[in-house]
Amino acid sequence: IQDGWFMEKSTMWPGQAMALQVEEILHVEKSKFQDVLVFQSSNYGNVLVLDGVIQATERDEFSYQEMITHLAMNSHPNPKKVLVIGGGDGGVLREVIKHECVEEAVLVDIDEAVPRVSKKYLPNMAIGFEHPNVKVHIGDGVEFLKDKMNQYDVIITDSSDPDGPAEGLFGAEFFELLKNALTENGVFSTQGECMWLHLPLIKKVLTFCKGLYPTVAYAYTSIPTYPSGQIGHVLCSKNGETNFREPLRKFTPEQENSLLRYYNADIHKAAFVLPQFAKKALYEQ
Ligand SMILES: NCCCN[C@H]1CC[C@H](N)CC1
Repeated sequence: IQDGWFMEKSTMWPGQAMALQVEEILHVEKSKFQDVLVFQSSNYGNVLVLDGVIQATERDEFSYQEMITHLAMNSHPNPKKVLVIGGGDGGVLREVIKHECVEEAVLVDIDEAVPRVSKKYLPNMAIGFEHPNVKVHIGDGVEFLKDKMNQYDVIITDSSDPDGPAEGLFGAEFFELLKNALTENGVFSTQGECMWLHLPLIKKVLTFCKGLYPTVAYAYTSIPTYPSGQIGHVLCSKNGETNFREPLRKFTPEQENSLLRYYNADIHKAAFVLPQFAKKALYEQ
């Protein structure tokens, strides 16, 4: 932090950096896995930073949390058992339990510091941990999946970036384990990185997933404080009939009005519509 500004510099997005003005530094810690920083920003609320990378701000986190969750949940006919890998800040869990059909939501995050810090400094995200149907397991998501067969209707991988503790969540073994852990019509969504920055990585993940799943698609959302203002999601279904572009289930207009701030049925459809450069790079051989 220099003269009151935090700058998100990283080799993952060379030559650019999101800067946020800092009001007060609230928490600094070196956990078992990563550097944890929370600061109060002047215009984006409290901000959670891991290894120098912005994970969530109170002002815009809802965009990503709603989209990564509801694009998958509303593409499954009746998701009862849901698994969240990563997501230690609780935001995705908060979204998952908005679906009344959910009987059990399990969260697996490798770092106990993230839920602990989120509960203290990002209470509106950590609220997801309080629900009676929620279970939290601290451990490696890849290890957790190794003995899970045909157990989850929806799995959401809410990870940080590939370099760091989440590295294993972008690898081939992980996507194979995911498939085994999903039920017959299982659906999953991942943190799919950004079309302005990571097209080769996204292409690699899509191509690999197409070898495992009959239905694979890429969607994205607008979020000011993620690199280049956008983040994507790779969605896969074990059911070849799934059409991600048409929500299988919808929130009622009242629910969209009261429960949601970003997601709705129209933006669900729009999220899969890609600009020409990304469409060519991701969908043409
Ligand atoms: N719930 C936390 C979201 C983590 N996802 C982020 C996606 C963009 C990355 N640069 C940082 C992590």
